[in-house]
Amino acid sequence: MDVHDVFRQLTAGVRFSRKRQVPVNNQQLKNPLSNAVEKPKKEEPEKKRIKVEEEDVEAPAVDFRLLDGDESVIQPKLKKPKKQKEGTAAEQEEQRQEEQNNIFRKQHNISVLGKHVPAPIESFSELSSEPYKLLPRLLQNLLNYGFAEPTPIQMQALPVLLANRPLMACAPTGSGKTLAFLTPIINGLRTHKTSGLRALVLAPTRELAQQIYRECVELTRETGLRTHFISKVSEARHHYGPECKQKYDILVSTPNRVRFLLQQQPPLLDLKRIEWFVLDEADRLMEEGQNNFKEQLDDIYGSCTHPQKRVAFFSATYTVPVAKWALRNLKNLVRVTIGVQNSATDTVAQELLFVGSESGKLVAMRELVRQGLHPPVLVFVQSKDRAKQLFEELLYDGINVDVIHAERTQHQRDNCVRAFREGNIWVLICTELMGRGIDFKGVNLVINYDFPPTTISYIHRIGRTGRAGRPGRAITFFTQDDTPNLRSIAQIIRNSGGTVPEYMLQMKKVRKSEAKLRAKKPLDRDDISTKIRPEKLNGESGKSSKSSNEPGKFVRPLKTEKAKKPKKHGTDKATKTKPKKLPKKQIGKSKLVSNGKKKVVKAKRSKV
Ligand SMILES: Nc1ncnc2c1ncn2[C@@H]1O[C@H](COP(=O)(O)OP(=O)(O)OP(=O)(O)O)[C@@H](O)[C@H]1O
Repeated sequence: MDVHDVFRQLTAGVRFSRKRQVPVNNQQLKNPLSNAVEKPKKEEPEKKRIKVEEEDVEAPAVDFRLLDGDESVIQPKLKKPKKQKEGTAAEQEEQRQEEQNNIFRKQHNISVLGKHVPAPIESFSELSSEPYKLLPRLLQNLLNYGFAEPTPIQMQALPVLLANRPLMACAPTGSGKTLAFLTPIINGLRTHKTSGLRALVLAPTRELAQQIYRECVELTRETGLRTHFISKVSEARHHYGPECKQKYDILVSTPNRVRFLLQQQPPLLDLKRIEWFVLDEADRLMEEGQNNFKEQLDDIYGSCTHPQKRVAFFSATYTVPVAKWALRNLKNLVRVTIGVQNSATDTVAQELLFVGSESGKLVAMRELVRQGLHPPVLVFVQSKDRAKQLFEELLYDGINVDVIHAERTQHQRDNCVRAFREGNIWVLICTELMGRGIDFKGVNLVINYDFPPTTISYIHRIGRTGRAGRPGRAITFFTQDDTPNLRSIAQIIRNSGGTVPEYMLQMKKVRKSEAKLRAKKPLDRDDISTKIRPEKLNGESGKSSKSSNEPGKFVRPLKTEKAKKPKKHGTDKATKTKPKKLPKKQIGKSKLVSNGKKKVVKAKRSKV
């Protein structure tokens, strides 16, 4: 009986399958990125390891698998494989830990890019021990908020920044990004120093900068650190000039104020000691052209000459230039994204409402009021002139309304924001100014009275509701003129789990050049005002949006304009009746339903 006979007897009744044959040639061994070799999938480190082993063996590996019963694999005797790089126990433990981190990240929709990204945290209390060792007072301030657990962006961004790594973070609106960058700054600075500013946080609007400042004051409570917000540039000399005794550690501001102070002779700001440079709404701040933020930023960044400064960019949306800049300029960068980049938060129920014409918007607005609004409500329009006009109309209807736009004084803007926060204003009309970052607690509804110029603008505007996991609602009016941008916004709604009619998704894509133009130059819309201006009476078109609240400029018409009935594309029913316009004497008596209760509201006169 020779060897073959013995083998035949031993394996009688057994079938063999040639399951996998890995072709290995010298070329592939030299070039692991060769197309011929299948790329290992990211989430499957186990498979990746097997692949490496396969490539290490010199002869073709053939798995013989018993087809019936036993699943074990019989390895044929092959040439002795080269010594495997098993790795030390520490390395294996590290790999196991990283696999666990990835599972945790997946559970919380956290994606990371970068080398050796620090592990995410599961709870705030973890921050008290190594390797973070958060200042006890800071941890206490953090815990005082009473949040049950960190949000996903906090879970990942906190360890990254506490490890002093540069960060580019993208997380949905209202997901707690502010605490994610303030906590590491405060921990990094630790104690107050009289040497001057060591951290700079920039935001695109004064309102947002002020909000971040308030949060920072809260978080630095009893740590000794001093935070400043530039309220008036005229006062800056006292705060920063050479005669200033009280030095600050953290400055929160807008780029234009900081640059203004840098440009004074002698400069009123010294940024040489800045160790933390943070941009909130980074994509907006790095936009070229509009408001020239990018140019201002270049100057400011150039003045922050500390060799070890940490840089962090935060936003709910990202554009390619920001990512390119970060990759080019920041060594050892970590990129963190929560959910899908540039998507709307899924806690907001979104609707698109066709209102026919511009005048149909006012009808739709009044119908919403008639059905019962649940304040607080934010209403976005595309320009300050339109904001003023809508304000007049709603004021005339007796709604508890105010308006905020760039033409109002700082004092008026501050009062307006405060009144809205305190619940004294129920409906706030605003421009893009309030679109980003502002955290009004419990806004129930956002109305895009004017269609947003871009999807980015849409994401930020509707993100003023549905914050910190709370439910919210957003209604976007559109007319025939808005249809070119409809498709992309319908897609955003679909991506965040909302329903939109199929035809919207099938609409023609707008060319990039046209989309850019639309983003830069808002549509020329018919006036909101139902007052007749002298030129209207003379038969001229009311399309020019240049209007004014100056007394005597408008004349109220005897009859209101006839508007087309709005048609609803969403979950709610279409509006049916055209609401009656209230006579002027009823101002102060009309009713607005708040949380199911009818209330008599007083009309509020604007100072504009
Ligand atoms: N861990 C947490 N748990 C619950 N709520 C939180 C947590 N962290 C922060 N918040 C709250 O969430 C709200 C939104 O936070 P924040 O303003 O920082 O959001 P954001 O991500 O910066 O939003 P935007 O992109 O609109 O600027 C705030 O009211 C904040 O107090």
